[in-house]
Amino acid sequence: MTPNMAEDEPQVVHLDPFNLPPATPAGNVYPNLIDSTQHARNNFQPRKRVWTRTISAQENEACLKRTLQKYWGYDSFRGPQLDICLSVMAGCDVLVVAPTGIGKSVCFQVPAVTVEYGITIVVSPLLALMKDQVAGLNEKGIKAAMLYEKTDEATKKYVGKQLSMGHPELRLLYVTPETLFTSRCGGYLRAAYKQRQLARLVIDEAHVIEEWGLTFRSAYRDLGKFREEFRDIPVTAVTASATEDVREDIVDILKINRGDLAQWVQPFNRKNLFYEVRYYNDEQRKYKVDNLAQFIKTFSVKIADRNEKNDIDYKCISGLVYCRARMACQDIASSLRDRGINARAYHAQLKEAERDDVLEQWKAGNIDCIVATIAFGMGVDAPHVRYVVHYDMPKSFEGYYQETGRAGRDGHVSRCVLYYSREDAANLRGLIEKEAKKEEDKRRSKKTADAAVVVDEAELGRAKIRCVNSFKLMQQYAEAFKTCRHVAICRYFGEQINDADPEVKKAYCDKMCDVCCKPGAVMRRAIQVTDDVPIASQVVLAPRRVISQASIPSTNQSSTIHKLHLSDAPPLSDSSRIGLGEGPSSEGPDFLSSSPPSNRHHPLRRRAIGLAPVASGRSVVVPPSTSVMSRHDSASTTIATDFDKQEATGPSPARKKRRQGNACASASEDPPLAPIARHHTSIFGRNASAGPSRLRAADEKTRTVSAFDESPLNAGPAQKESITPAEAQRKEKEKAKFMAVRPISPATLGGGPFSYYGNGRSTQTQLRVNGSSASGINRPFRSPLMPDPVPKVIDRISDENRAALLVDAQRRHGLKMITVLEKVFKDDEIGDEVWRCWGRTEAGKKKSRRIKAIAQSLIEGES
Ligand SMILES: Nc1ncnc2c1ncn2[C@@H]1O[C@H](COP(=O)(O)OP(=O)(O)OP(=O)(O)O)[C@@H](O)[C@H]1O
Repeated sequence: MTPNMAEDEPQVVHLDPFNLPPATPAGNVYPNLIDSTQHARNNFQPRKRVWTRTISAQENEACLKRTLQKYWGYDSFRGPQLDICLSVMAGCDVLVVAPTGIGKSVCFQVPAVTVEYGITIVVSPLLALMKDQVAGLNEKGIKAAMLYEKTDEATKKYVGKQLSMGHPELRLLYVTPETLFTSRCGGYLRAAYKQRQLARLVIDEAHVIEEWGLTFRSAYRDLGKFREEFRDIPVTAVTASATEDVREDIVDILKINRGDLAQWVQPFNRKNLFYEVRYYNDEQRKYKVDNLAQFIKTFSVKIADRNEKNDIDYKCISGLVYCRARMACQDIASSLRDRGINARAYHAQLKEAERDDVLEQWKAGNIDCIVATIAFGMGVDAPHVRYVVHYDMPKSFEGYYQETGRAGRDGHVSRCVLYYSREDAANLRGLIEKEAKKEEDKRRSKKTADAAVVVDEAELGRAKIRCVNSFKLMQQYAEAFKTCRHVAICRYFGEQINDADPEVKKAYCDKMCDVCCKPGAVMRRAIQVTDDVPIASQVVLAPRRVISQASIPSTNQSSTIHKLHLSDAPPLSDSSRIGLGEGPSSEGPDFLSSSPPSNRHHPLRRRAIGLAPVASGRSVVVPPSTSVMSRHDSASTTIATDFDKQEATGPSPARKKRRQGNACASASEDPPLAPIARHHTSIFGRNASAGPSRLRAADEKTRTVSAFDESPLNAGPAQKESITPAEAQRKEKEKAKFMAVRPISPATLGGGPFSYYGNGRSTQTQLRVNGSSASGINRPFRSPLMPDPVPKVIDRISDENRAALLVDAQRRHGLKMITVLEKVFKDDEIGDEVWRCWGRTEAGKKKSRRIKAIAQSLIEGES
């Protein structure tokens, strides 16, 4: 039986009750619908005693648009949302990878409301996110509920009743993966499935399947079981941060047939975010809170000013500060409160009521700043977050991208600051290794205790390598002071970018990161990191997953699709593009790729090959992308760093041996949590206060930016062979044209989403610190951590104390301010420390002159 026959000439076919297609496209035959309810029967028309699902009049494009307008209040879909919704309505399995804040939720919520039957189950990783979305839907008048470990009995009963009533009024049910596999929830789902009232399974933030599934959320790895039991229920996976490898894993773990998969991958760039790294060393750690408070205060003033000029009316300038530890959240929130910033902590150990209160207050604009762990992150959608600060280094690149993605969701310029020190990175690395080891031991002991538990060693190894790699690349991102931050982020996720071409570069970053804005200053600050703490070693590539026959559901149809996949389905990599698309929507960046299902019997594919109208006119904008970590064939490749390139010209025998040792880490071996390579210490030598010649030397040698392949096209060997540089450059230009920042016209100043501030000046000019380039004694003093030469910044002693000290000293001793300062800096131990932390090296007369300059600027600042 082929879907062709079913559509053209319906016949009675006897199928095994479970031998259903993996989706529920119209035209397919559903022999067991005889048991279904009246509602479902209405929706499935009998043809010669076989039930065939027909797309009802309520399930078309116009209807999707009407739903969007009625419940969401938006006039049109953004970017490819409509195409995705259509794939969903057609019953495809769908994978959407699109940047933070673009509107991925609409891609599964609108079809869930529009489709005439059944309930959509949404698996979501975070409580805050679930509550946020359910509340948002209920506010719109859409019936949605959530089930998690602590759901009260009444709600559980209500959900149970809904799922077994035959025609649930609930349109969406949010569950945690752990709850999904409880026997109670399983019972509900089975009841709904029997009546054909399970419309779809959605995995929100699907990248955590890979990231958390192997550590503390093992339920994520079991999601494939859902597919095994409810075989014909289509699946949607959405995420903002998945490299090509992770996408492959998502598809495998969810047991999605590649032949039925409609995949959408969008460029990762968030042009309205200004990325910045602030470097510090162990000695400067104690000034971090002051620095953070200072940043929040000065930045808030700037933003308030900007809001006023652009008629933006938000109650407060809100932001997020991310810390790793719960205690740190409490401490920093209270330190910020001491410094006059209305901050509250948010982490998993708070009582639920307290967390809800914090979230509510923050959304209402009564709290300026939330200091949170990653318990508050993914998916949280507040339009007016103006800054996101990573007080501690994030564990993974994905985490960094997700968390910074909370900023600027209304499209206005926002700032993302990462505090980075090598000490912190080394600690974190130790932590990651320890966690991985603990998890491994746990799994192994479970295996010994229960012989039935199958531990997939290769999978475990792959995930561990990827986890460590993600951290290493995060560190290299922070250390790289020559690569544009936007470019580096997009490269991590697999985009190929020729940043040597100014047009391409501008399309990604129009002076919207510290490297592009102030390369010199970034380099000067970067050298303050502690030299003798080694940085992460090379990235060891994780071996690719072997797609096993066993991982595919064993129905006849599935195996056909599997074969199709092996022979002619496009791989998940972006290497099979279909030609240039029609162009971006006015609201957001365009899709990197969209691939309709390769199964030629699939409705979308059928449309694509001319059997029916083509579902998606949009497609490729850029040349094939290759993930940094996926650009490999063999299991044991390592990415050559610049350091390696340097070595390749003549490495010492010892180095050669070491490199061979590294390169030999293979798939079958225990994944190497490689010891930190000593030979990768900073090239800046031991003395952090380098002179100009050393800076030049540093520049020439290029410090460890290397893991991001800095070759012109960032292309792997395969691409380099198949694409000529000229062709690649042309494609890059085309992409740049697509992604180009539109010129700011007075009419759009401060306008809606994804527009930029203007006021006749470039964004860069607006963000530029009001510094002076005057030299000599009047040159404003620059603290090493703070770019702003604001008089207040130069003093680590709090404002009140400083004022009190000066007034007191002047009154009691009749001293001038300069004398007081000299006293503080000369005699006082703290003064010496402050002097050093400011990065000052002057002594003697020079120091006196500098102190005079500071005093002068203080007096001017106060007057
Ligand atoms: N078609 C549209 N027109 C205007 N605004 C939209 C549209 N679709 C979605 N939005 C808005 O965009 C914002 C972000 O949406 P959403 O939370 O779904 O983003 P997301 O892509 O899931 O982000 P994340 O990956 O960070 O969770 C929401 O406030 C949403 O209402």
